[in-house]
Amino acid sequence: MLSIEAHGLTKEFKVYQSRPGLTGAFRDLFSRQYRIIRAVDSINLEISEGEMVGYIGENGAGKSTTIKMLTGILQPTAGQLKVNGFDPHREREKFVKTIGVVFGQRSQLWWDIAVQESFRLLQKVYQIPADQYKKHLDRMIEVLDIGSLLDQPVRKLSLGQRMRCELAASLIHRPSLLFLDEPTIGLDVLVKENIRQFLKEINREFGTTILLTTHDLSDIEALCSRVVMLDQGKIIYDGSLTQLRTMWGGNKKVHLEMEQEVMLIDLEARTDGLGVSWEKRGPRQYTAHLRNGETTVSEVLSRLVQHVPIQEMQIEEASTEEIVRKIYSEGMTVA
Ligand SMILES: Nc1ncnc2c1ncn2[C@@H]1O[C@H](COP(=O)(O)OP(=O)(O)OP(=O)(O)O)[C@@H](O)[C@H]1O
Repeated sequence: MLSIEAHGLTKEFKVYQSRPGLTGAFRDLFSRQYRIIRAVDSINLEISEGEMVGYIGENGAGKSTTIKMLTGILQPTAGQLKVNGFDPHREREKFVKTIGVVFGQRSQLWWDIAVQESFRLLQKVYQIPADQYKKHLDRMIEVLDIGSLLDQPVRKLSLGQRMRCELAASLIHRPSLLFLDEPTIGLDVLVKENIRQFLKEINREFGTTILLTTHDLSDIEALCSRVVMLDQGKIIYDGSLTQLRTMWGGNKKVHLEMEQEVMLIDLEARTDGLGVSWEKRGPRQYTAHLRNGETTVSEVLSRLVQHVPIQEMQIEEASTEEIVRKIYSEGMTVA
């Protein structure tokens, strides 16, 4: 079943412009000039239950506006939208019980009261039966390791501690779909890793669908096999991270250090027909330049290992960050 189904989803904003000077201000009183910004431009998006999808784009690409429509905060200007089988804006009351939302920059917990009191309030809001609430919350407390934080007011927590509590709060009612907006922003490496492990676990255990918006591509690499890329309100890529790397990653280099000197001609002969060219960098150091899409590292190595003793190996390839930056600066032409 589909968790998210959007067709031709569009959101336009009317932005009023002021005319300069006193006369301009006076004229604005009677007729205001405006322009239309199309923040989300007719996007089609289908996300199946249990998928973990990364939603990325530069500042102003339209990510937040999409998430606001998907969570029912904003009403679309045009298009069809069903999330968990509901129209998020029109059927908001029933719909919100089926989703969880974590915005890294904003808190859903009450600032001055103890974390566990916030949890209890949420239990009331979502009308969760006591036994179910306790069982599920105990599990969250254990996995997120927040037992010692429960009696502290939120304002006294560090960012990492607060984020772990935010995650528990967003999942208290066992939503089948979780929206995460920059969930690891400002966190140190260890806390980031804990949160990623936790997200993988709830996805595996409960089949929770996760839509993750982030500028931190290492979050996407760790969690999402699918990535949707947005540019000026339009989806410019929707596919696997692996495919993105293969198509736009450019050529790979494999640096090898052999146990003894090898003839360049010998390496060329052994990897003949594979789409690889060789360079000698030192007495025993060589670099294989693999042409994108024509061969793989394992193919090249399998031709060598039996015959040439390799001592050290290092693979050099473009990082996801570099690839995405390249796509945004050069456009979506296949390299
Ligand atoms: N309430 C609004 N009124 C007018 N314009 C808006 C409004 N909200 C967003 N926009 C405009 O819509 C476009 C998309 O904004 P949006 O916040 O969705 O982008 P984003 O991808 O989330 O960016 P960021 O990564 O900076 O959060 C921008 O040009 C923004 O200025």
